[in-house]
Amino acid sequence: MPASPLTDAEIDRALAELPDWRLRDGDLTAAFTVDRGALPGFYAALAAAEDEAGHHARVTVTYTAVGLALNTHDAGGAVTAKDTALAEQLSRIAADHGGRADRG
Ligand SMILES: C[C@H](O)[C@H](O)[C@H]1CNC2=NC(N)=NC(=O)C2=N1
Repeated sequence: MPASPLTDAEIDRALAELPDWRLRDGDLTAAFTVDRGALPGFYAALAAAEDEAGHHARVTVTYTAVGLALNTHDAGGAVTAKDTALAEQLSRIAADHGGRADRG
């Protein structure tokens, strides 16, 4: 069964528990700075968590800056509980790899 879109209030409540994440252009997004040497391990752990969840972030890497964006295709690109659950995991993984969140 497809995940249903979260309401604005549900997204606000989720974001209160996800300090690294913002709602940007309809996606849940976060940005981390990670040492170059930590990038491969960070990406491997991130990809493993995504595969386990069956849910995947759009990942952009520019030198030491890693951008993550999440939405749910099955819900027409809306943010769902699958995104907030994965976001929480990805923040933990980033912290485990020395990632510093850009909360700007
Ligand atoms: C069949 C497979 O589980 C789906 O295509 C998954 C894969 N990863 C996904 N990732 C994201 N971000 N949204 C999805 O709806 C999604 N669907």
